[in-house]
Amino acid sequence: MKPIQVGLLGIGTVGSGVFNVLARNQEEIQRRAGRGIAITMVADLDVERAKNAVGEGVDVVSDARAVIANPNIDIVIELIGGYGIAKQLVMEAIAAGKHVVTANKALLAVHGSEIFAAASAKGVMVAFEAAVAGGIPIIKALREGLTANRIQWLAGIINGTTNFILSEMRDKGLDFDAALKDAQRLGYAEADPTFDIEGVDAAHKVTIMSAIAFGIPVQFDKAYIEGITKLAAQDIKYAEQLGYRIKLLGVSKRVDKGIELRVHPSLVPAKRLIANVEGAMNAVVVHGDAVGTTLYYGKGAGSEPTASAVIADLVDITRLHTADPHHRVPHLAFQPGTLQDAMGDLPVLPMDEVVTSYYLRLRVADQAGVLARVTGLLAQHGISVDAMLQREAEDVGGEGSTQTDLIILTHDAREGTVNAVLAELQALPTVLAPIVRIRKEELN
Ligand SMILES: NC(=O)C1=CN([C@@H]2O[C@H](COP(=O)(O)OP(=O)(O)OC[C@H]3O[C@@H](n4cnc5c(N)ncnc54)[C@H](O)[C@@H]3O)[C@@H](O)[C@H]2O)C=CC1
Ligand SMILES: N[C@@H](CC=O)C(=O)O
Ligand code: NA
Repeated sequence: MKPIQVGLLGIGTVGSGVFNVLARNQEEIQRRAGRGIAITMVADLDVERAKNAVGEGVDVVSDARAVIANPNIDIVIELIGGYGIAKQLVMEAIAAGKHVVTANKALLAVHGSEIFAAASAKGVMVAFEAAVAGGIPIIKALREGLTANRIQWLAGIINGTTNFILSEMRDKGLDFDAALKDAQRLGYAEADPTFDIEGVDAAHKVTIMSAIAFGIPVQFDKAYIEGITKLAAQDIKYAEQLGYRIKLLGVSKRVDKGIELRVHPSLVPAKRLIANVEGAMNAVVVHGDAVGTTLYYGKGAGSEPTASAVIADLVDITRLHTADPHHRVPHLAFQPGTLQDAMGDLPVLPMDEVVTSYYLRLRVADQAGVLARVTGLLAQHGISVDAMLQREAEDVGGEGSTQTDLIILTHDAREGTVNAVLAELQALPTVLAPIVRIRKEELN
């Protein structure tokens, strides 16, 4: 049988990895897929670089639409990125009856509903394993391996760039900007790295996982997002003294009233495996009612790890493209007509409704009665204290200073209630600087 023909749109970090791995492991991949898989056409704005990357025998063009228009191409891989031209090309490829493979989480988190609906109507597949946690087969695990479960929660380190930055800052004492530059040089960061450091990329990924885990539409606009740019080295140090590591987590939980969907720095107990995930590595913890807690770990960014996921999708499509579309695995794991209405049973909850525990740091005047006032206000709002540290304020004189840091770990509380008490605490004349609040996840 002739190889299935693939057109590649964008041959940058991930695209070149796909081309190289497919060439290197061609024979084994063919034995698995039952048929050869050949990239016969590549489009990239930088035609010269693309030609150098693929060598002879592949048609290289600058116009991506020429790939879509080629009737011999069965599968289009979109590796350009972003919501702009990439969206147009994916929609045009679907309309032309091509299957699509993409690593573009931004596109799917924002426009996934429209894209999956168009693909289902046309009877083609849109595969996106590379879009979440790079090379880790988390989409496959959530969509197929855990299909027996009522999934209760998932949480993950799903942005390699920020985990790399936090590790470099902690282990090598690098400053934030130097660590970010290294992440960019290593090909981990997004074209616009603010997507990484402000938590947007992680929010794209947790939005996609949440849809698959709970059978809800992709709703990026409802995600709560906070990145790592405001994290202070001091809090990383205090968290360690309390037995925690700080990680940027994407969290989604099923609770009585709906679904929590959030990205923010989180304290995680240092003894958890996920607390020890370092550098650009990713890890996702998924808790299902039958299976219990499961952990998926691996490289979440970089050329060949991400290519590994793209090629797995190519193999799936090669095996399944002649099957009756109704017999394929649904894009979001649940049959399209059975997704929970976003306004109905399983709404994504506003952040005020989220219940979790907290790390609070208050810079206060070192005077009698201040601690009692702070804990008294917390108690009035029904927030109970789990642990507390008091430390000299090193940056304003250390020992003998008239200021001190109070570090408080709370038990579970409603975010809205915590906001109210923080506003009251902040207004006290003895609270001398903006209060730091970091959420805490036990993940057990
Ligand atoms: N780099 C990584 O580790 C990972 C990236 N991703 C996603 O994979 C996608 C690609 O990322 P990278 O390879 O890192 O990006 P990249 O910037 O290295 O590559 C993009 C390529 O697309 C080309 N391009 C741009 N506009 C084009 C157009 N209109 N027509 C044809 N070619 C065009 C560029 O010249 C470039 O070669 C993005 O959606 C990204 O979010 C997903 C997982 C990991
Ligand atoms: N910029 C992303 C790349 C993979 O999705 C990251 O750092 O994880
Ligand atoms: Na993946």
